[in-house]
Amino acid sequence: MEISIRNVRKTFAAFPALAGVDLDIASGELIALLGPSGSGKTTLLRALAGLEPIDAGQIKFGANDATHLSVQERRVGFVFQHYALFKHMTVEDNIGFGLSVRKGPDKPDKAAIRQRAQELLELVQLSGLGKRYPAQLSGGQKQRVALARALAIEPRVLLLDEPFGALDAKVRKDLRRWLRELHDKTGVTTVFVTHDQEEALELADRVVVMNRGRIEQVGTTAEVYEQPATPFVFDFLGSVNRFRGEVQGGKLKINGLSLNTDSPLSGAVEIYVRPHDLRIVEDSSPGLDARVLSVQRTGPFVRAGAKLAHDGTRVDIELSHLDPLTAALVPGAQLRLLPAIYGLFPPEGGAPLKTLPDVVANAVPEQRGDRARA
Ligand SMILES: Nc1ncnc2c1ncn2[C@@H]1O[C@H](COP(=O)(O)OP(=O)(O)OP(=O)(O)O)[C@@H](O)[C@H]1O
Repeated sequence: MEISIRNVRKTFAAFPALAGVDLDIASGELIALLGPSGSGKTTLLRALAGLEPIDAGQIKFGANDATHLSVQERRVGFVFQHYALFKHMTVEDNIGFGLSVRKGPDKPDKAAIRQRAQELLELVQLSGLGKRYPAQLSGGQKQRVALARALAIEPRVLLLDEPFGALDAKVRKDLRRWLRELHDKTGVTTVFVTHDQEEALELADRVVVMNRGRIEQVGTTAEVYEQPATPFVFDFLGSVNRFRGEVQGGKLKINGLSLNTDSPLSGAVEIYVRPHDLRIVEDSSPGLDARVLSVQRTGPFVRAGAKLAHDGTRVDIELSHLDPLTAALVPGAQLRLLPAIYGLFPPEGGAPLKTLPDVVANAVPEQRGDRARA
């Protein structure tokens, strides 16, 4: 079932939780709503479910206007972080609940409900646990039962609000993979809320990055990570170094370093570079001089804090622990750094970009000959 969201607004006591949201979700897509706390993710999910009436705008399920339909009429399945199962019911009865309360000719008989619950237990890989009570399950198993319960009504849309948020990191990771496989089997259009960028990037077909009730960018994992549309998206999807430079006649100048660029910007710019995209180059190559301040080994990475010689800006560098260049990361060492992949944005407070920023892959420093011509 495809979903179309048009100019949806919701204000709580003068606070705009949704400040005009437009989004199209294709049938069978797995979409992640990603953003910091308070950015409006849950409000948007609740609006889709029919749990939160909206002030303005339209929500369509397929060709039908669903804006004013009730939760039941929308036929959505949802799972929340603390979506408690019914404690006094067995797992099997919990899963069958949505079908057992149906009224009229749509209500399946008891045997059919039991049969459906068994199928779903198999799907969520909990066969054999149907007679248990929720208290006899682990956190991860409870959330899988909650998913089976949401799927029992054959929802047109599945809405998940941080369903694994309360679980520990390892279980979370396993369930994430499992959810992706489950989605591929069922093909139900799914909207998933998370504030965990890794979770969103690993799980979703497309990621919707939200900030202050608005959508900053919608794109595939590769698009939002490699072509972040705004400084906010760049910053939110991983760590970032920021420093100043200037664009003049197709050249990006950072102190003495000159890089070729086709950025539409001119004048002062902010350069955004991820720590692993700051390459350590030989002393004879063009680059920015820096001094290492501190070095830290974190799992498979070596991270160093350094200071740019020309203006004292602090930057972080990240290398794989297998990289022979880690030998150069010693406190006090002098390094030459080249921003290999970077984004250019107007300086803070400047006019926002109208087009996608120029995220440069494999920046080429201006060679001597170029400089002579310039
Ligand atoms: N019922 C409500 N009454 C008043 N304000 C609300 C209500 N629900 C949400 N808000 C406010 O609307 C804003 C958006 O909230 P929402 O829960 O959608 O954010 P979120 O992105 O899901 O955050 P989190 O990751 O913390 O759950 C917040 O500032 C929140 O305080």
